[in-house]
Amino acid sequence: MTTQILSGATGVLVLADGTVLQGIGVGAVGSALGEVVFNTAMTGYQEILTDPSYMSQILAFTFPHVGNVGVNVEDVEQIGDGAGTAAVGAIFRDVPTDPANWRSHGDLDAWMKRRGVVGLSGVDTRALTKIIRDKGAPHGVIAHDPEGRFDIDALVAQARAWTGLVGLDLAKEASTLQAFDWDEGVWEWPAGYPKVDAADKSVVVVDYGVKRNILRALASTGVKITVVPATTSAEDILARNPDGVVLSNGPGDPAATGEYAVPEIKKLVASGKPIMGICLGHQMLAIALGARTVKMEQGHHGANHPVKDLTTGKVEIVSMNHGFTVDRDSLPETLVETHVSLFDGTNCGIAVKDRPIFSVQHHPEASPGPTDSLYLFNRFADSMWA
Ligand SMILES: NC(=O)CC[C@H](N)C(=O)O
Repeated sequence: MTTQILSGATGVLVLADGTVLQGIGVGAVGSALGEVVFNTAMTGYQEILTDPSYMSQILAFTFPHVGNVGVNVEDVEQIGDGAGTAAVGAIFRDVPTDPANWRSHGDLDAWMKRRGVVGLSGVDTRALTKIIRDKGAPHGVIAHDPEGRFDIDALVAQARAWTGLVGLDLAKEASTLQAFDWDEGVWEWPAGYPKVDAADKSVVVVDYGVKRNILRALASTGVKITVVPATTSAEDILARNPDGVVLSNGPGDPAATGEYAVPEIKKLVASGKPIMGICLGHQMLAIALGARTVKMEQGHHGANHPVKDLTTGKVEIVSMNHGFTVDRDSLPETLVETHVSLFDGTNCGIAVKDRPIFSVQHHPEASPGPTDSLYLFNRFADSMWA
């Protein structure tokens, strides 16, 4: 042990290359290991921190003021509880101040403590973003100790020893263990989340770490929703006789979900049912249809990404959160590319030719972010009535 007392610092971020950023600890006391990514959204920190797709990741917010609208019980995206199945750490430019907002039920610091999310504030997040931009998303450990005692060498060794997200299957850990029904629609002024009366079409959502707003956006199209665990077989899904199937977002490497996801998705494709995939669901559907996924250097994490719908020529501003991408060059003849990122040209959507099966890399449910892509839920719902 070579514990060091850092003068004035109660929090650190230590990267695998030995870089140490010092600041003020926030939230849970302790340490957390993960891939360090930056998110460029200017609003929605609570939704971002509770997105299950951020499991095993430490989030650096490029927007400096985080925490000033507090936290509430509604803006939670994960179905389960706690940081175990969402972002494990958070980094802020400014120390969070007292919240002021009519929806606030408490402050970010105490909420992060309760959830077990380790935070670091008062660091130069621009400098960190430049490191990530130039060298790719590093492995790191975030640590918070009110006494400022840190064993930096041990933290560096821990970050170096981690094998990272490539090859890591996290979707079944983020998933619900039991099937459940869902009938809550998207938030409406002033009543909040409405109960939705479902029409006679039903959808099974396979939960690989689903965000609540995907379920809400889907419910608002008027369909009846049942959510099932990630490990549910295609036979069990089809036995529910759904009119369509949604493959959700989720954490980890899409190529590592092995036996329980991709082979079952192949059977769902063969069933002829309409299918919509979102983010991890998009990537796994692409693999099931014969394409390949690759790890990105920095990934896309934000609420301001331009994406072009190649089927209509329209550009939409979207919410993004992914570190893997479908390799366009691997798309088989049976697929068409439907969406593309205008930031770096990476694939953002596919459809099976002449079949009601499509998927997108971005997050049409927003939460946080613009709602330009909500039309995709209607595109899916319409395919069930066709
Ligand atoms: N939001 C998601 O579903 C993320 C998918 C996958 N885990 C990735 O990082 O690319």
